[in-house]
Amino acid sequence: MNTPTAPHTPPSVFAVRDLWKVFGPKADRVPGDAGLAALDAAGLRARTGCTAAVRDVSFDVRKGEVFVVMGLSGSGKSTLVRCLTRLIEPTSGTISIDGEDVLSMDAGRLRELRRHRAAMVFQHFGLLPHRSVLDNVAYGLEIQGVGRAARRERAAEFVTKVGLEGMEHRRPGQLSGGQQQRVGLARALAVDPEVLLFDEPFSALDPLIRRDMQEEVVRLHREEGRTMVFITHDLSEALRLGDRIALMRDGRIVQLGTPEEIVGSPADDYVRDFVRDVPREQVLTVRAAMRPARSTESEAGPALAPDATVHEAIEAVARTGETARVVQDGRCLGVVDQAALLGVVAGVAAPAGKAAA
Ligand SMILES: Nc1ncnc2c1ncn2[C@@H]1O[C@H](COP(=O)(O)OP(=O)(O)OP(=O)(O)O)[C@@H](O)[C@H]1O
Repeated sequence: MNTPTAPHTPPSVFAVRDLWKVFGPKADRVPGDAGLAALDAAGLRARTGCTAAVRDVSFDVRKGEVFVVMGLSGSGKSTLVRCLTRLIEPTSGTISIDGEDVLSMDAGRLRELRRHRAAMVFQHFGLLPHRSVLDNVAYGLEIQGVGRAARRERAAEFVTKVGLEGMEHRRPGQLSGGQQQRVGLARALAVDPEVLLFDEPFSALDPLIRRDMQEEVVRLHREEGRTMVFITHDLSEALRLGDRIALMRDGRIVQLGTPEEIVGSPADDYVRDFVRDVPREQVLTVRAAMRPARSTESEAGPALAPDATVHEAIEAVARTGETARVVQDGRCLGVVDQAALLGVVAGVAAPAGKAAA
């Protein structure tokens, strides 16, 4: 893992350590038994009849980030995220939210956790077919015991926020799939949870509506800065939405990093293979191609921000024919030239975050 520990790293909302979830007979003995824990999925099943859906996983979800859990079907994504609020009971390990131990919460505290602090948005939002859009959005507040007038007012605000103004009185059956998902999203947002947990909410949507909803999530996230945990098996969705991505394989996190780190410095052959078809120039930033400025290079040429993509830099360099400067707060951090940029695209440059020699 190569997540930078910048001095301004936000505090953790969830902190997960050494987490295991094993399904099957006498599941508890697996995490503590080095011999069993070392077996692969087939070996463990043959020896014990157990499946280790989550294996010794540790990570933090930081305040205000979109944390994506990505992996192929069966890699353990849903189990992992359900463990966060104990919708699935972990076998071993620790989980805390804002420093509070989740595993020692009683039933009342858990209810409060799931309703107020970390609300889950499912693929099938469970809309109530006989209720209007407005009342569906207000439903979460109703469960919380908010009075009718107050909850309808707040629901109306979120109906507008997700772009369903004018449809307040329709029933879910009178909406498209994408509109129904907006209702579900508005319902989750209206209860104002600290963290929103999304379990593949868009996987049943057609690609255009899906893209639309992804943009909606990005927009809401920008406006509200809410912490989000987002499960997906779709790499392009993960790259588009994630501030950081945990890539899972057979219950383990094989790499945790920013999209740029995952694409630019894959941790192993599995990750490299996973990201092979990603257009690198659209994910990697100019930092991946930057070198120190020589003589007068820091004084001329197009200026780029450090988070400009390689794609943008190639355009700027091609347009001007000059070496581009990477500038932050008026200071030149380094330069990028055409050869280094093309090297990044071809996958032969220095790893992300490191200056080329
Ligand atoms: N209740 C259960 N009992 C036994 N095994 C289970 C149970 N739930 C999940 N598993 C197994 O745990 C592993 C991880 O499943 P999980 O649903 O977490 O994966 P996933 O990555 O979310 O998959 P998908 O993308 O298909 O939803 C799989 O091998 C699955 O068969």
